[in-house]
Amino acid sequence: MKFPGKRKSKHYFPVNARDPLIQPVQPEAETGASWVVGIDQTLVDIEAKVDDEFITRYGLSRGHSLVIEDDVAEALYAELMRDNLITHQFAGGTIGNTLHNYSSLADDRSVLLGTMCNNIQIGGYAYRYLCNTSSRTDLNYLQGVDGAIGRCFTLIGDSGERTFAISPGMMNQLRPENIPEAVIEGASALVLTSYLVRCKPGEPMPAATMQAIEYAHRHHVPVVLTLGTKYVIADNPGFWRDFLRDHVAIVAMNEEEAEALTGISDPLQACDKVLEWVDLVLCTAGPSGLFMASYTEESAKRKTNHPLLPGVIAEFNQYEFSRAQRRQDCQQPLRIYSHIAPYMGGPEKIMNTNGAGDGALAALLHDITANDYHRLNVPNSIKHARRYLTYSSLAQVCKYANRVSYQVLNQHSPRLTRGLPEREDSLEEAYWER
Ligand SMILES: Nc1ncnc2c1ncn2[C@@H]1O[C@H](COP(=O)(O)OP(=O)(O)O)[C@@H](O)[C@H]1O
Ligand SMILES: Nc1nc2c(ncn2[C@@H]2O[C@H](COP(=O)(O)O)[C@@H](O)[C@H]2O)c(=O)[nH]1
Repeated sequence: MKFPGKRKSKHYFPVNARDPLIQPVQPEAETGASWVVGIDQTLVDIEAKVDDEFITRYGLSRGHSLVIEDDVAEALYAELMRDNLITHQFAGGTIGNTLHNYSSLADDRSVLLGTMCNNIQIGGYAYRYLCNTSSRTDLNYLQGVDGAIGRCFTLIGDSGERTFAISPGMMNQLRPENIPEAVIEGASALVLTSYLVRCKPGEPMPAATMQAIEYAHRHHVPVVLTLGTKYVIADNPGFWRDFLRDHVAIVAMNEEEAEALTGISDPLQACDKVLEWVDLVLCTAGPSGLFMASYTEESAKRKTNHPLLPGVIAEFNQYEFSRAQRRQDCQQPLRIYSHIAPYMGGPEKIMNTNGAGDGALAALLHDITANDYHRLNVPNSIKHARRYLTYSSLAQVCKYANRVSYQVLNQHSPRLTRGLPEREDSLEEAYWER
């Protein structure tokens, strides 16, 4: 486990002296001590530049992620090939991206559950998917299928907006009996997307997802849900509010999804609303940066030394130096909030915002897993006197998540090609100290 931020040398295992509180460090087992597990629809992103007429002609809706029938997919693909419109092909899927990015950042294990072709052809989509997934992402629990994985046509329109057309192949064929309870039991988090319930009647993916949630609840593993797109939420906001209340501890969304869920356009106010149902909220807001909200024990709250920020909740970031806790773990829960503007104001030129939000979530997952890893190795540490969800304060997680989003925006693929540069491990150099 590579530690997030500067803690690697500052608070973590001392560099010069052995700390008597530390349990003797055991050689790392093959499978590692801490991991995250997620379910996804295995998808390859096929990116192409098209005009708005193309989007309308194929019955798609701008900015939306829609599932298309096989005959439409074949015609669409043939036209992209004929006119030489395909610019990039990447391994995709919102959770696949998140787990890959988590493994790149933490240099540690994540486990992906989903489907994979039994017969893999060199150069084919499944092959590309596997080749472009971190070697730290454990793919041993994928369920084999006799057919193709999914394709996500990522169509970039005249205005730069992305429209997704999903050709599902056999991506929704994951069955409940292929959800390994032991993998969920030992995980720091179970990561899901709202896309998993968007299936044809009879497809087993929603039942597999519910099975995983049942195991997570049985073993007190926090369930993390990322909201996908505003359209999936807007189809039935009431369903999603109940889903969050009943099953989810942590939600990741952008400001549009937040509005579809709550009816509130102000991201801070929407985060506050969502805290009625979950314990921790990450809300990215494009050029406005990102917000986080959670709970902490009243007596353990820590005051920020950053300037206090105005908003619908006055001086809302007052206790952003506190660490996040699940509401159920607090005797006197206090709501805490934080905000950060885009790192360096954002890259000079953004080619593609694909995966920027998934990147932020990967950073949050890294911080959560680092907390479990530290608790396992230094159980007597003062850091674990209470049950916390994150290793770092809300403010520090914001910095880290924001930095990772910047890295994703600065490249073309939604998947990090490497972890953050070592030199910046402190996240305080350059920009932060200015
Ligand atoms: N136009 C932009 N300028 C600067 N930063 C941006 C811009 N768009 C996104 N970001 C950064 O990327 C993060 C995630 O972006 P966002 O577009 O909200 O995610 P999503 O991909 O989930 O919609 C933001 O919190 C911000 O830090
Ligand atoms: N599992 C699914 N992933 C999907 C679907 N539609 C799109 N996507 C993936 O999202 C990312 C981009 O994420 P974003 O946060 O920037 O919007 C991209 O790589 C797609 O593969 C879907 O239906 N299911």
